[in-house]
Amino acid sequence: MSVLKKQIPYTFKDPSLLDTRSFIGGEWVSSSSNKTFPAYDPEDDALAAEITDLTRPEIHNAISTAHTAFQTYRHVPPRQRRFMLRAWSDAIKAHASDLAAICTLELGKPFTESLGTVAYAVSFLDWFETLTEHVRGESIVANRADNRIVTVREPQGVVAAVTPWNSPVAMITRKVGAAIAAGNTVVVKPAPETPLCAIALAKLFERCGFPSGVLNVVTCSAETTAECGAEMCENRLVRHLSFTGSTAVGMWLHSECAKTLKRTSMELGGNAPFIVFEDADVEKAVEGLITSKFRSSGQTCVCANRVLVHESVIEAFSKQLLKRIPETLVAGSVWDKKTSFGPLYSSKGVAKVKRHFEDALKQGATLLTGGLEDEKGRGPNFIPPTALRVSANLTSKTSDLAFSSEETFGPMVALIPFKTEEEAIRYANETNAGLASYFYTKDASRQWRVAEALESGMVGVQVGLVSACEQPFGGIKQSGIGREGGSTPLEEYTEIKSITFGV
Ligand SMILES: NC(=O)c1ccc[n+]([C@@H]2O[C@H](COP(=O)([O-])OP(=O)(O)OC[C@H]3O[C@@H](n4cnc5c(N)ncnc54)[C@H](O)[C@@H]3O)[C@@H](O)[C@H]2O)c1
Ligand SMILES: O=C[C@H](O)CS(=O)(=O)O
Repeated sequence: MSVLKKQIPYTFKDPSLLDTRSFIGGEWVSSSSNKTFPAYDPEDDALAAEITDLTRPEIHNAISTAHTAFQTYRHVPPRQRRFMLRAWSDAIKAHASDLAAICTLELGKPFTESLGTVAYAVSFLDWFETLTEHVRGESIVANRADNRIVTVREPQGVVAAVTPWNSPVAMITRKVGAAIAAGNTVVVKPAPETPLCAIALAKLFERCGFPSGVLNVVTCSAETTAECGAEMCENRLVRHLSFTGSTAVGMWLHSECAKTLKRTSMELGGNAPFIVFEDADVEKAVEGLITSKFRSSGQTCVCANRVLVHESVIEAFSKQLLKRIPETLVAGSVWDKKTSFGPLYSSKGVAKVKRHFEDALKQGATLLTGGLEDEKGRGPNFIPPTALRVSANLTSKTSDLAFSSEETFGPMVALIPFKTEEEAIRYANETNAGLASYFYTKDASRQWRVAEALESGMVGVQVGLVSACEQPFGGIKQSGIGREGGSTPLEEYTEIKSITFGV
């Protein structure tokens, strides 16, 4: 019998991917408390499934199990790990449609976009697979004739991975792929809003030859999350905590991890500036903005959040944006393959956009298109793509705007005019966040100058998308610590041991 509590217009090829239990030590387990928590479908807020709600002792047990598994998994040769990673990647590809359907169900992401997100998730496994056999130490010439020094890189042990709702498949493969490629074992705690994707990933993982306990998925409600998180931070067997989520929670976890001096990887919130200079190709810049701002209905950490347009091109830019929004962003049922724009994940997300929207209007912004009311009644969490124009002077009011100081995380964009490059850069850097930045200019020397001046871990020059498995992903300032993707993650998940030989 299906575990789903509602009917959806999709038939699963492999219904066994749907489960509501946690996965510990190769076993599917329910909480000893018998408690469950609800997961909802954001399209209509209907109950989708009841998920087992683990307690702190069960998280403790998952960590111990992962630690036991580490004692053998650490010795599995890299080529064998590679083959198992390849098998997991192949299994996900073979079940891409089912996984995408689960993502659509619990996140409200249009089905076609969900297929893209699954492909993006798989790309991390394929990428880490290529790195698996390239973990290297070095040989060092000792300063004494009777010594020889070499270094080796060793896996760290148990990695705890805490992931957000907004990217329920890729944030897991990005962390787990790197950690297990390097020989670690993992306990994943997905967001309570999107547990089904994590469970389905574990179902596929189970079929790929990995020893029991290498991957464990623990599900917790919002209420039990704090105690489960505390266990992950305080348990000395966890050697690395990898977190993606809000800056506030990341800071708390980071400070709690200091008590046992764990390594942490922190992928936190952004507040990306998107700058359009006077010499930009306006059409290209509008395309970039639509990608950057409206992907996932504005719910990614790298979404453009403060859009600065040179005053000489702002009219042309607004006109083009108003033309392209309805042409590109097709709203409709999330199950319709033509739909490219869906609802937000919950009423919490809607409330935040509403607050930013009302604040901008109160401070003199004018509405260009959209607004919070959806005349077509497309569900409780649907907000149409919305554009505003701010007339305020950059140096004063704009930094007081709510959307300017925190991520909107929704489909609202406000265009802010600016006069000079210096002014645009000053405003772009006027934030504690430093994840992504974007700008458009055809001037090659300005491209270098501005890319170097922007305070962020990632810069898009004439592009609106900076996310790829081969690219280091991460932030500076309060947007995080460490990089996921690119060539360094296996270094982040290993420790250097130096060995001195007396000869
Ligand atoms: N930089 C990145 O790579 C990246 C990627 C995705 C999302 N984000 C950021 O994540 C935020 C949105 O996600 P969110 O609202 O789910 O963030 P969140 O911080 O509330 O939750 C993220 C995860 O942390 C868990 N969590 C919350 N409190 C915890 C605690 N005390 N102990 C342990 N775990 C705890 C949640 O259950 C969830 O699994 C945005 O700020 C976004 O920018 C960043
Ligand atoms: O929300 C943050 C995600 O990491 C963004 S991305 O999908 O990896 O670009």
